[in-house]
Amino acid sequence: MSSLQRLPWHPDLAPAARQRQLVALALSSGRPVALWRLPGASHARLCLSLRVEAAYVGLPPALEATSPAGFAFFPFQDSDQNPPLFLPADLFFDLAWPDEIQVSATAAARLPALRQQFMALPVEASLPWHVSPQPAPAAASQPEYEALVQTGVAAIASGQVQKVVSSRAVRRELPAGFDVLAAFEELQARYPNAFVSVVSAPGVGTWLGATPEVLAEVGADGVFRTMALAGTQPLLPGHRPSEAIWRQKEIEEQALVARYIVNCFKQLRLREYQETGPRTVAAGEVLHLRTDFAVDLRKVPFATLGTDMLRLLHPTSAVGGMPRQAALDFIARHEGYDRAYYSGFLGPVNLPDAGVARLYVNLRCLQLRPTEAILYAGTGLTVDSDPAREWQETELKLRTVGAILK
Ligand SMILES: C=C(O[C@H]1C=CC=C(C(=O)O)[C@@H]1O)C(=O)O
Repeated sequence: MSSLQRLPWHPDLAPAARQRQLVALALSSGRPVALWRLPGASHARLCLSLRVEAAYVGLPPALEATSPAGFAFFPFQDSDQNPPLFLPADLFFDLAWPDEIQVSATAAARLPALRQQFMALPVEASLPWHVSPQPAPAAASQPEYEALVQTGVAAIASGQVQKVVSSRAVRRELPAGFDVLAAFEELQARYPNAFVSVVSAPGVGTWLGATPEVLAEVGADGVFRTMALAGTQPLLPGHRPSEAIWRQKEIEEQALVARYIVNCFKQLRLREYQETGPRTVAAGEVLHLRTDFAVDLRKVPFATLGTDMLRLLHPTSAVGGMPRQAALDFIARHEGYDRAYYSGFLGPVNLPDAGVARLYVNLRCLQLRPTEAILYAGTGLTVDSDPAREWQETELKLRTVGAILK
């Protein structure tokens, strides 16, 4: 439940510096913090948790208006190495309203000490971002990735799976003087329609991304939304997305994701959903096919639809495959690295408004380490996949978040 209390807040700092010092407050005391900018929004928001232990929840979040307010950060596959997180909102700061801060009852009780800690931070305090305790994942070479694609195509041809999404990690050195918050700003400026985020938590590390894919949303209008996003091609200079022509392979790949979502509705015996598309959408310099699904929660007797759908959807066939378990088994056996939080999901729940949840698939993201970034990208395979083309597609997708490493 969003029972946050609004307090006037006028530290002698510019708004961006207030945000920076709140991040410093979290990191210097070993606490988790999340920053995000919603698609189309002009300002970033911040959630800081004082209750570190409470953040390791082990379950997907509940999306009802009465559920706790916070920020979800969920891995591709729940494991001891990659625990699901839900950062309880103890301090909430919105750059659109820099003269106020919202606090939970826990934070309200500790306000004098928090104020003191905040004031004691040096100007431009250093930001000791959390680093994952896991080793850096293996990065596949082009021949290795193409061999993985070939194995995937063979699994599809033999009927083991219908579709599988293979992926890889890439290690890139950080440019000298790399500043995470400046990179966060740059991602916001480059990708106004993406969900842009930085999440940093003990045991999890620091993740930065700009994703185009909604996993599950419950809007202020009382509508549940999700989408089937798949199929990829470059946005060519001088062309509009609506001019894109799609091959049969991409059309089928995306149709499978749409069918997966319809199957989730069917499992809940819900028929009253609206389906729009597919149509072509741009995500930075790439184009995708997208079908939107919407359910008006005020018109159906499904009080927990958001929560139920979230639990059925993740991981969707846009990041796993179909049938789901067979595709996940294929990935675990053949992919050769730990996806960790890549292709998991993230986003605010009841924060700041009760009854509004916005969860996105963690794509076009990177994990930060002290001197390098680990970037991630995947491609949906069908029986017609060409290994060299799939490699090129990962290269294209890597450019989205890779743009901040130049
Ligand atoms: C798995 C990724 O993208 C998914 C979302 C859109 C298009 C996709 C595709 O064309 O393969 C993927 O399913 C990724 O960006 O790493």
